Amino acid sequence: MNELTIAMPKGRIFEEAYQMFIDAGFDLPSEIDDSRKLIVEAPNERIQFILAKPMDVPVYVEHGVADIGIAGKDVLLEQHRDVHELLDLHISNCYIATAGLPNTQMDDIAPRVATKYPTIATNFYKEKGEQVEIIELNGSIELAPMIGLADRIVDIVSTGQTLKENGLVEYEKIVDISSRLIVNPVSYRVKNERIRQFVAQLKNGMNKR
Ligand SMILES: Nc1ncnc2c1ncn2[C@@H]1O[C@H](COP(=O)(O)OP(=O)(O)OP(=O)(O)O)[C@@H](O)[C@H]1O
Ligand SMILES: O=P(O)(O)OC[C@H]1O[C@H](OP(=O)(O)OP(=O)(O)O)[C@H](O)[C@@H]1O
Repeated sequence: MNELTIAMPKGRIFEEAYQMFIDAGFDLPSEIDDSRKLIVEAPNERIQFILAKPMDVPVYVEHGVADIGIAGKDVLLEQHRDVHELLDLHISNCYIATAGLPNTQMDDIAPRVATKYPTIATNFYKEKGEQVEIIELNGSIELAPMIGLADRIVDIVSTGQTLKENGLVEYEKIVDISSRLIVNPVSYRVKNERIRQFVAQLKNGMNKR
């Protein structure tokens, strides 16, 4: 019988998160890494992993079908889900910034900002007292200023390579991002001892890195 269900994001966080579990001594099946299965059991740990889209991890945790999840702080800031943030895992580090074509001003009358983070972008410009039109995209955000869809983008920057290769420059840094361990509030109460034990083992592995 599984004691914990953990929602793991597929994609770039997965590799680092998986390695973090291995370093902390969790006995995980190798198939979690290289199959198309979406639910993978780690019977020796009594843990079940569900493999989800990064943006969906907080949804599974909020609804309690996963007790624990790993999510980027970007996703947590964007969605405001009813989940507790337990631990900064210090993986998938990056930041959110505004960017655009070099030496360009924001259009005075109707500045347009393309992003897949409409809440973060809206809050940022609201705090600056600037009214903007948000254009929501799902990826390849850097295209928007290049083809005249927007004056600015609000997007993730890590190495800066994507901006550079597309002739864009960063204007303002908004917030640092890393992946966080999140937990369902009811699970945290009901399975408190098991979850604390799980977190302690994970922290122990992180400290040895
Ligand atoms: N270039 C990057 N470097 C480091 N971390 C990043 C980078 N881009 C995104 N991240 C972090 O990794 C998380 C997942 O990003 P990833 O690119 O795997 O998925 P996605 O773009 O949200 O979804 P998908 O590509 O599956 O539609 C983000 O929420 C963010 O926290
Ligand atoms: O500073 P860099 O190291 O170049 O990384 C930044 C890029 O990484 C992310 O894109 P992703 O690869 O997730 O593709 P996407 O356009 O589909 O979001 C982000 O949206 C930037 O485009």
